[in-house]
Amino acid sequence: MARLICENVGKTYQEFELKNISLTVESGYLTGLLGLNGAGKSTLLRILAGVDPLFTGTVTVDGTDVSAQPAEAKQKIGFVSEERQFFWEMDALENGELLGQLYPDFDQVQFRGWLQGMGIPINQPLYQFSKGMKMKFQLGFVLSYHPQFLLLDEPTSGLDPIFRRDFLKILRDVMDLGMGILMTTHLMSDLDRIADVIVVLDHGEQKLNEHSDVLENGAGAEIEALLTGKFRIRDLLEKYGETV
Ligand SMILES: Nc1ncnc2c1ncn2[C@@H]1O[C@H](COP(=O)(O)OP(=O)(O)OP(=O)(O)O)[C@@H](O)[C@H]1O
Repeated sequence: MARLICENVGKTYQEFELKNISLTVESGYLTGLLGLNGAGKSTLLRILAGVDPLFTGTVTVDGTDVSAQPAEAKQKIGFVSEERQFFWEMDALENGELLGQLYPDFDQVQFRGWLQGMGIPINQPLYQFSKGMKMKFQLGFVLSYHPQFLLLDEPTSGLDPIFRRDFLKILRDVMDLGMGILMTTHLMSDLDRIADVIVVLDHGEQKLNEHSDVLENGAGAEIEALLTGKFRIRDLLEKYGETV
């Protein structure tokens, strides 16, 4: 079984510090990364994806060190984020043809299949896409080079409710194929249905890293030391302000 392992990862900005984050994402499972705005979720994801090389600690993807072998590690990771850059003046297929060359395993036929399956126009410039369309396009792009792990930054934001449901179904299907997923979201209801493990970040600190069934069934004493109050997912929902 492949693992993405993050050990004691830290990073300091002038006004913010990400402190000693340790977590493991296993193939076939989904880890949900939850936290308020500014908690450090995107900062952590960029580090794990190999996009930000300036950090302390270690990140390995199926045994490949992200710092020592960044190019190799990137082949194993599908990073989906609003921050990613594409050729916005070009259409989806042109982007696939150009950027797909960076990934030896990129399959143009599958890419076209994902786009068509998700209802993404293949001949329209990307700058004309809505937020949700851009997210679908990105998901189709990364799935087409068969990464071992998906790192998804707020993937459901901007998606309509029907596609959000379809999107979560796609994630379940790719997990069945053995991909491991780390996903940030503000919508705890997404995690409630699909996450195996929940990690909570608060002001750059890791407050919780637990299997979601433990959260559902009530937490042990060591978790109580981490977060005050109750730990059921519904309670976390309230703590983090989402209306269910
Ligand atoms: N390039 C940067 N330079 C300085 N500070 C930064 C930089 N990028 C992020 N930060 C700061 O790091 C902190 C964490 O930001 P980050 O984007 O990781 O949070 P987040 O949990 O993803 O938030 P959101 O849910 O709003 O996306 C914030 O205080 C932010 O201002």
